[in-house]
Amino acid sequence: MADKKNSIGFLYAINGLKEVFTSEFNFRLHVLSTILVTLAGLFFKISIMEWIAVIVVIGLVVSAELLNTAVEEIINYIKPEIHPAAKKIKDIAAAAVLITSLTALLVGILIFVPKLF
Ligand SMILES: Nc1ncnc2c1ncn2[C@@H]1O[C@H](COP(=O)(O)OP(=O)(O)OP(=O)(O)O)[C@@H](O)[C@H]1O
Repeated sequence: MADKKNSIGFLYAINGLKEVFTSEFNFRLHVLSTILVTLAGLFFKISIMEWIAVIVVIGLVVSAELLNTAVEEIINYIKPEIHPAAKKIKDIAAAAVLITSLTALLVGILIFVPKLF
């Protein structure tokens, strides 16, 4: 019974991923970056600790983008008209994506730039 509930929850989550993948350009960009970074990791044979850092930051960026999209959907649903509170909430959610993306960029620079020289 619990297994059936878990597998239904998993299907809903996959549905959410498909939904965001088809509707959000930024999310497709994150997926593309994930593929490129994975290929670079394989090419440069990065260490296990470097793989852990790469996987953690990718997970953070993708999760932040998913939550940002969920926040946008909530605001569009409950407050579709222009409102300062709607702006503030969406800007803060977007800032979370910016911070995680910058963190991922820094980790990427620290891991890959020394391998280029
Ligand atoms: N209802 C609103 N009231 C006031 N400002 C809004 C409202 N909706 C959006 N904004 C402003 O426009 C910006 C962009 O909002 P939008 O919902 O288009 O998100 P987005 O970042 O373009 O989303 P996407 O990830 O789909 O590209 C928000 O960060 C906010 O500053």
